[in-house]
Amino acid sequence: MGDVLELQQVTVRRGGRNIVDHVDWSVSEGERWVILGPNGAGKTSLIQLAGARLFPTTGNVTILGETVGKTNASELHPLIGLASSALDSRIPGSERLHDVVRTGAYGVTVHWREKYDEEDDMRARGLLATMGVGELADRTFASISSGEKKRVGIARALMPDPEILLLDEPAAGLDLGGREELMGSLKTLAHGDFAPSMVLVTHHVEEIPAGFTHVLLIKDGTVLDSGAVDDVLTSENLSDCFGIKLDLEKTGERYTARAHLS
Ligand SMILES: Nc1ncnc2c1ncn2[C@@H]1O[C@H](COP(=O)(O)OP(=O)(O)OP(=O)(O)O)[C@@H](O)[C@H]1O
Repeated sequence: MGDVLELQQVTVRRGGRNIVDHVDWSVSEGERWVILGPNGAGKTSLIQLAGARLFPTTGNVTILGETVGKTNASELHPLIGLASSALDSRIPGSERLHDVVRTGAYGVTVHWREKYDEEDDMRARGLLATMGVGELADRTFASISSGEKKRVGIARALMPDPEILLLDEPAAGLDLGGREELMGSLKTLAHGDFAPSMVLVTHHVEEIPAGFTHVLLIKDGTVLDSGAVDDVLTSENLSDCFGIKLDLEKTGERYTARAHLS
């Protein structure tokens, strides 16, 4: 059994259909998972389930030993760091980056009357530096680029020192240089001594950072395959998942995929 996250026969039903369909999935401590699949496959729904932000219609979700629905989800939230564009869009543009990260300790998006000590300040600045945006700490959220926003969002998600870090399409919208720099930061994070268990959602094999250990392939709400990266990430599986014949190549710890030329 996964000691971090366990989904047992989990179904989410919306609009008369199963958008997550009888999913079994287990994440153990120290594993770093990629959820890969086409548009509408159910990736965001899975990450929302993993973050106790969405409840299953049927089946069981267990996070850090607590069964969702039988425990107070708001007590689980500080243990789960979540970075997503949806969360970024709730941060006021006038908020300074230092506060954007500090407020992550309380799971709020606007600095109000929370109390922070010197250790919190140092941690926020340290996390911004780890994500390569330390020199921007006093800038406002509205004044930074979309790539920088992604980095700040991850620093914010790390602020409460979570047991699990969930990243919903962290490289979406980044240019090639921005994506590769982010891949480098995530590789460093993944190899860190105190790295949390991680789950990253993407549509693209090029956005799988080095150091990620497992892949869950999803299509139409159903798991096609899941397990160690090298076992699951094959041209055949990828072609099946995206509905087009693809050739997968591995260079070092990174992947690329192209349409198969016949
Ligand atoms: N509240 C809802 N009511 C009806 N359908 C929904 C609802 N929420 C999500 N869906 C549908 O469920 C499916 C899975 O959505 P989800 O956002 O999890 O997919 P995704 O794999 O993250 O997609 P994308 O890659 O495009 O972001 C989609 O077809 C979506 O339209």
